[in-house]
Amino acid sequence: MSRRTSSGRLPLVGVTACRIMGEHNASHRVGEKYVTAMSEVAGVCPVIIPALPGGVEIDSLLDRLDGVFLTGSPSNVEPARYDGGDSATPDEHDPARDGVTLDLARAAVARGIPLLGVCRGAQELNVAFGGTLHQEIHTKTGGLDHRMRRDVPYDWKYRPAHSLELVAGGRLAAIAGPGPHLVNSLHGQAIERLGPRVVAEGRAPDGVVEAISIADAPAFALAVQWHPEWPRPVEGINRAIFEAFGKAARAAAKDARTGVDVAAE
Ligand SMILES: N[C@@H](CCC(=O)NCCCC(=O)O)C(=O)O
Repeated sequence: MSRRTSSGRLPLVGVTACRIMGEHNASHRVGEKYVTAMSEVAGVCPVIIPALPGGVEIDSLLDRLDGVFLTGSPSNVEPARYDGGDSATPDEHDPARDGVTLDLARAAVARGIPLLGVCRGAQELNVAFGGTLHQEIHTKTGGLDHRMRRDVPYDWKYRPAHSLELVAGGRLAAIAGPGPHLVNSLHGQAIERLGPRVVAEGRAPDGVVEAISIADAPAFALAVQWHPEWPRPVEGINRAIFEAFGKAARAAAKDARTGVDVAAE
């Protein structure tokens, strides 16, 4: 099957970046594994969206994009964004990124532009739609420790950490198949209350929400708490998620000059 639209180009997908402050000026950074998952597994053309402190003009972006990918990041969404009180991690925020991604997520869903979120991206999607986060899920008694292991080599950090219970009849279950599925785990925060339009698609054995979608979204709008982009090669449920997103982006594709729909044939 061709990965190109009927006008011969690949769908254009915006990939969110973090704002990293250096000694003299800031950089806008996204891990190559996220961009590669877009180009090699989803089969789309990725373009990086900067986290400018003044924001980006969302409509100008979305007029051109066929999809949006909210990436993972070690930083945490500022609790002020979800009425979460004082921050437990005041040095680990990226307010410029929050300023871009939350508006971008709402606008993409409203315009029927396919959206995929990973880890921080899943937390952003929930907050963008009125949900809240646990600031430190590991302090909750009786649960798993979902944080990244620090005592092992890099690739081991992304090895499966727990099973995933998919919601029967849900959107992710339809994409992923019956399982069983195992996923990695590298997060300190987690979804606490789902936003009014946010639906759980899967949970960890301790009940932590591992995947969400937007109930009435006109297009693909899915986010997962684990990291499907690593390790590589991307296989199983992880591959299925990126491929489903790529397919949705092709279905939503617009002509670069006219804005007319040119979905894949
Ligand atoms: N800060 C949040 C989100 C965790 C997350 O997205 N981690 C990414 C790790 C680096 C990477 O692999 O890109 C949390 O801790 O809950």
